[in-house]
Amino acid sequence: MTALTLVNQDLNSVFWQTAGLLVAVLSVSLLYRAVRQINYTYRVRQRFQDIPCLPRHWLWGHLVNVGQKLSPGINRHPDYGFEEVWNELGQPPAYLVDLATIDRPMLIIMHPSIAEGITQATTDWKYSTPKSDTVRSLTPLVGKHSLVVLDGEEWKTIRKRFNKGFAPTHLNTLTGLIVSKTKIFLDRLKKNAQDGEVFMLKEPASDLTTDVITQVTIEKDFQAQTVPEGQGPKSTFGILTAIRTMSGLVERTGQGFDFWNYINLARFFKSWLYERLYDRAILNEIVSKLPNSKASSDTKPSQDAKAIVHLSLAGLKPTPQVLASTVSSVKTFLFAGQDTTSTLIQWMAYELSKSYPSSPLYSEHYRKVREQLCAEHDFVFGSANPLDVLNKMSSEEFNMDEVLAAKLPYTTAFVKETLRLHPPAGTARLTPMAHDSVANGLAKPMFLDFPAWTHSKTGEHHDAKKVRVDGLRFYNCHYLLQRNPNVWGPDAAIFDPSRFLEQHGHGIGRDEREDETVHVQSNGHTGNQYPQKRDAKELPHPYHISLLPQGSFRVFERGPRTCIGTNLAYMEAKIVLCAIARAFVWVKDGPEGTMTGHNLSWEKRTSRDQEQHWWEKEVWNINNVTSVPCDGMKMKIKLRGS
Ligand code: HEM
Repeated sequence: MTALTLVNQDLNSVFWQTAGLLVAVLSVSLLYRAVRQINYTYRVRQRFQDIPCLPRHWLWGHLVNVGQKLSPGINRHPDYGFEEVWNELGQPPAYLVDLATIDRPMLIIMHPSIAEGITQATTDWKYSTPKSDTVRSLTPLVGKHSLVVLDGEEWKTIRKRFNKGFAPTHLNTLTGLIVSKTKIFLDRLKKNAQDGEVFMLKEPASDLTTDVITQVTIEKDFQAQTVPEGQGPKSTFGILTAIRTMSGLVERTGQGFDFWNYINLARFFKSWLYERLYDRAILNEIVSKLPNSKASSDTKPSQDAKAIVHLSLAGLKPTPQVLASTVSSVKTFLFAGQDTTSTLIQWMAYELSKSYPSSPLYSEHYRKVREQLCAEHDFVFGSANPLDVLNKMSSEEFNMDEVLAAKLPYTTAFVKETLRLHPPAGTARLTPMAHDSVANGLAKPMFLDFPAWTHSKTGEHHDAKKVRVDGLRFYNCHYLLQRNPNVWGPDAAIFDPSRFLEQHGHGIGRDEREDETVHVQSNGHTGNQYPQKRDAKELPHPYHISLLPQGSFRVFERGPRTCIGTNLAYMEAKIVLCAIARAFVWVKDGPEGTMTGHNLSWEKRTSRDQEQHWWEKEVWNINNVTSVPCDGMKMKIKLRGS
């Protein structure tokens, strides 16, 4: 036997020994995981028995019976699937979706008092229940140091840096800028009106919100509204293309595990590439505007610096860590401030379209809503030329801050009512199971108060009770919560801004005002017995916001993690609504324009027969990280009076 053969034999036996060891380690590890998973599934099945839910399969839980309603194959937002389950269960205040074997169980929340329980600060959770781990899918889009994904003190430090930039006092200095950007938006709409063609409102609306958010955060004008597709920031490697591409690549949560997407290498590469391009472009913008690019503690924003990001850097050394968290924050604002506000603008136009006889949903009620809105605009801006509103707003003698804050109550109520029926987001939170060890110690059991409720089909009454919920993911489903007839009354599906008007016809102008109103729940209203209509005669709506349980309107969420961009979004929406309500006749492109195979098959699945629902679902929402109208809100418009 040669020395070479001996060496080969030795290598062979080392190879087989190592391979054997690896197989053994792998098998033990797989076995360990399987046992852990079985144990976990067993514990989940034993727990949460007192939460309403569809029948649970011993192995699959709700993976099949709920999973098929959430399938990405049905081209719709998972909220519609949750709605079907909710109706099947008789509209409880919350219900369980048990995904154990492959994922955590979820609590889908449709009642404000339970939603409050997870979003307000408690002794255990100083800044409210932590965010769900599902938000991690947003990391490439918003960065690791994003307000959206962080929790605890790390989150608080960053939030503090940016609060002042989004405070009304600072935002008021930006009104002129928002108005000037809205002028370009209006010009584009005028052109659409002249062309008379069907167009997707999403395009001009998203370009407007992009221009606004980039200007207010980094004082950079990318001219999204005027740069043609494929050029400058909209070219293949341009920053605006990067933002859109990154949004498109984010994994959609709530619709099951997409295996092909998971192993799609091209997606990984694209995401990796655009993330780098995007980060670098933003960093350059931030650094180029630093008053003193050499790190020094006396770094101050220049006198006229208006960019929120520069305010946030005041007094801070621009160290790599500070810059990294700033890039992340800018990415967060660009993501959070675009689609949400654009979607709001699209639904406002949709609600206006219902007030014209061309809409199958037309009724006297919707016409009166529009007339009241337009009467307010006539009063504030004059009735001579509705297309001149934005010029009026930018004229020196016009006190725009006062107008926005106090003179547009019906406009404010209209915006809120749009957000009630068409919320673009929600919130997902998580608490570990009590005995699971977590980074900051051992999690405690968590309980939530479930209000009493009555089964909507059988009439069976369920008493109020405390329910143990640690180990669950929570989803405050704004879409269902804000349409819940057990909270908002039997006409919850009807668009009616008077729900938000004060008794003398004044809108609840300040966004926090709901907190100051009387809340019936503390006076004994529970579950889906309708609230006692105290003072209802003096109020413009029997289910007025001031009579409802606290937190019934929560489109920007509540508690410490409330949306930082709330005031900015209201400002933009009110300016846009003043510009468009009287200027155009809005016609939603009809069924033939939006009807697709998906829609038909979905309609067959759900047995909806009401005319109203049928039409509403012509523009249902899809899951594009936030909820967005499926057809880009196809519209046809005419100049009013033309
Ligand atoms: C109609 C418009 C908008 C709606 C409906 C909306 C809604 C929300 C909701 C529901 C949350 C809570 C999310 C969660 O808990 O997971 C949130 C958080 C947030 N929003 Fe908005 N938003 C809007 C506009 C904006 C704008 C214009 C900005 C601009 C910067 C913005 C920035 C943020 C940020 C940074 C957070 C995270 C806050 C934190 O955790 O500290 N949003 N928003």
